[in-house]
Amino acid sequence: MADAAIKSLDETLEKYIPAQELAEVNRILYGRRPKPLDVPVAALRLAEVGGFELRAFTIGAAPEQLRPPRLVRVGLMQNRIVEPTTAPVAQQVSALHKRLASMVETAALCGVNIVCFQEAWTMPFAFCTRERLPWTEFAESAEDGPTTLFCQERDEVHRDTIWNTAVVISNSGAVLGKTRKNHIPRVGDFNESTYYMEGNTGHRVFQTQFGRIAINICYGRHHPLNWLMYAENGAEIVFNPSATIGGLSEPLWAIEARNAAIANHYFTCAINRVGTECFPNAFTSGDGKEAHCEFGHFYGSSYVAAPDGSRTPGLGRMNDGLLIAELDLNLNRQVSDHWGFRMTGRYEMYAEELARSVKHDFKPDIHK
Ligand SMILES: NC(=O)NCCC(=O)O
Repeated sequence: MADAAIKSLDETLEKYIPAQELAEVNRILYGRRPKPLDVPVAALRLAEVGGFELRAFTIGAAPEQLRPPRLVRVGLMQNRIVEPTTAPVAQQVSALHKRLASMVETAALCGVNIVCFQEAWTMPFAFCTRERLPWTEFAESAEDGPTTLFCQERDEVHRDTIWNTAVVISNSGAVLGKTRKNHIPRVGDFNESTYYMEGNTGHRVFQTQFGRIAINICYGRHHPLNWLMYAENGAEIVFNPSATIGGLSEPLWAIEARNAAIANHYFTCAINRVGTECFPNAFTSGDGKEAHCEFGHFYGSSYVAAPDGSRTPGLGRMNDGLLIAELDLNLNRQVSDHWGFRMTGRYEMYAEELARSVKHDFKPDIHK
């Protein structure tokens, strides 16, 4: 079966697993199921006219005596590029701005407090090509570039260094700050190290009116310690804007962000782009095979995972989509009090052992 032929894993399970067994299969696979959340008819209409999927869920927590629920609505957006990769740069960017604006409008109608876009959302994922022009022209200033939302950032203070940066903008419109991609892939056609540097902003957490959020950009999701450090800095929701293809990472996708939510007692929001992007010049994958113009299929499947291991169904693998989730942040502490992973973790011991293991003269502690 072709890489992109399944529309959504959840749909396939629903279609083929007998109804009397489906609930138990879902319980074993996903834990408790989030409840569907009602959205205004006007939002459904906008999604229909705009041709994107709109799904909404609520992940609640047990009522407490001393704390009221801390409800926050997040909106995850996945989309394909709008213009062909050969269109003028400004035209490609403004078409994506326009496309995402209609999805943001829909999210606003649904009472969403925090939205997050996919990685490098203002451009095609051109890093497979290793060509500089025109792709580096998509890099703009995080402070005053036309997008300011997210893309590679051109750091003019540091002589035009390029980073992969997420910009966090508060609900008042002020730039709260920026955070850079810590881990740059060196796998398959993800030739991103040709374009930008490893981030140097650490594991910043941003205090918003709706909770403390952090952004772990794409490949950082393979690094458990990266996720851990956002928790250490107090994150309550960690977004993982991504761009990844079926042939490389799809079996890992449903596990990694969900596991991070479990291990760190916070919510995670995994967002992936959709579609197959075709580039004007063929590139090779350095594997002796034919040069090609397509990167592979970006499979979407964006989802939200909760600290108790539950998760929303994913958006489709083939279509643009907006996934809304209402989260009760009280769940973080409830799960932490129940499982106690932070309390039972032996961080001091790990820190000491890691400090030793990164030294050039380290000898593994193997007893024969
Ligand atoms: N954008 C990005 O870092 N992709 C790397 C591939 C992956 O992590 O699945």
